[in-house]
Amino acid sequence: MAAEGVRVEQRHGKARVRVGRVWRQGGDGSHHFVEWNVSISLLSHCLSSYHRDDNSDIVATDTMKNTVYVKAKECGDRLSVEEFAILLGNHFSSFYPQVYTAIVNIIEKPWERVCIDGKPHLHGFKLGSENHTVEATVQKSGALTLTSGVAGLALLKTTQSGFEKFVRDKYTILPDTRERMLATEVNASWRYSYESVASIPKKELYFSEKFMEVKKVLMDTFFGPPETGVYSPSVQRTLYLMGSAVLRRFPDVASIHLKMPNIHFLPVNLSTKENPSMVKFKDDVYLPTDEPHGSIEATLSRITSKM
Ligand SMILES: O=c1[nH]c(=O)c2[nH]c(=O)[nH]c2[nH]1
Repeated sequence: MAAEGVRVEQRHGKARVRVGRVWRQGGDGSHHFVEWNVSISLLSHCLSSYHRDDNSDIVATDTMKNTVYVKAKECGDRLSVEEFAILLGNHFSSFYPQVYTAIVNIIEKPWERVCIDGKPHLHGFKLGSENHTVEATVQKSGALTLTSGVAGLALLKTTQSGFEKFVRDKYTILPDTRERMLATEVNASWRYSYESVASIPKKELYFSEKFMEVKKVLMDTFFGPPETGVYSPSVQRTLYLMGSAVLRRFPDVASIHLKMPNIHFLPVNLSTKENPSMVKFKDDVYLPTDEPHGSIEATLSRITSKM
């Protein structure tokens, strides 16, 4: 809507609402625990709050924050972070007449059950490394887009990687190699093909299981078999193989975005005039770096023939 010649496109929400939830329902006395960081953004008809001093259509962001805790309390059974995001999105877009779209982002911390003396602990957890992310967008109609992801999956292999026959010009120094370290921190997000809240699988913890499986396919493809590995001719090629393996394996994944920085481990060579080979690099001593790093990303989806 335009007033006084000014168009307003707006949204509002609450960011970074932190909640921990324990379920003490295991028959064996085991507890389950999740920690979520929830961000909510609502698209709603509340232009009068921008155009005039009229807040009568605003859903207070404080109320959104409270809702996260109320809904966490109401979830008496364990559920996946995806289900919780959809549940919240569904609530906001259906409960308030003026809200037409709810976008819910959640980051789940990787709390993992510890093993003590080889036995899973009933109520002890330790923090792992990579986060599980989700974005659920729910329309008032029940239309859904659901994207899950893994963030900060740091992977490294000490061999079976090279980079050669690239563009060589007057600014190029990098030599061709078939022997280098390959290190990255994978950020992946994949969109599921479910297009409505009603159509998501009813199976308990379906998306939690998928998350583990997708992560496994990504890692298996990156590393190859344990004894032999698999040769990577470039980050680009490895990224492509990882993404296409996910599309091949999971029919309900419609597309996947992969961001894989090439984190460089530089060969160390040290010399003086007196000692020209103080340290001579033989694929053994490296200088680890954070920056600069190569930045390589791509989105992969299936080509569907239009018949
Ligand atoms: O796998 C790689 N891809 C590149 O695009 C690139 N560029 C570069 O300098 N090293 C590498 N390695």
